[in-house]
Amino acid sequence: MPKEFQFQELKKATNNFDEKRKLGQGGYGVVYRGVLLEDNVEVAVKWFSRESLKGEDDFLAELTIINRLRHKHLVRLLGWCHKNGKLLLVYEYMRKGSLDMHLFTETGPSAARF
Ligand SMILES: Nc1ncnc2c1ncn2[C@@H]1O[C@H](COP(=O)(O)OP(=O)(O)OP(=O)(O)O)[C@@H](O)[C@H]1O
Repeated sequence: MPKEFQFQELKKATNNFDEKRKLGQGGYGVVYRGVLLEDNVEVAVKWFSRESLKGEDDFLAELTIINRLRHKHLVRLLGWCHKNGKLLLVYEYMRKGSLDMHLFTETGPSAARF
């Protein structure tokens, strides 16, 4: 079950949201690679930006939907942090990159099959 994380925990895990830990940027904010100090698990921390107007609604929708999805091929939600206007989701880290990376880049292993 996804759990609530303390902001401090995520800050430590990502080395204070270090630029060098940036995995990418989506429509809603920046994603950082982190390691949870508690159990050494690699995670991807998505920090929803304040600028995205409907940020909060989208955050709650993503949380609700992904929380219902469980499949070995889907990224697992480990938890969330929703404090002092900050919105973050914590996912298991996908070492091989995102599905769209595999589908739409030359380097993706599936490129040759299309
Ligand atoms: N769990 C993860 N493990 C490893 N990398 C990730 C993970 N989640 C996201 N990323 C990286 O961060 C990038 C941005 O992800 P994010 O989910 O924010 O946006 P998106 O899916 O590309 O677009 P959108 O904002 O429309 O959902 C991804 O393209 C990927 O490179």
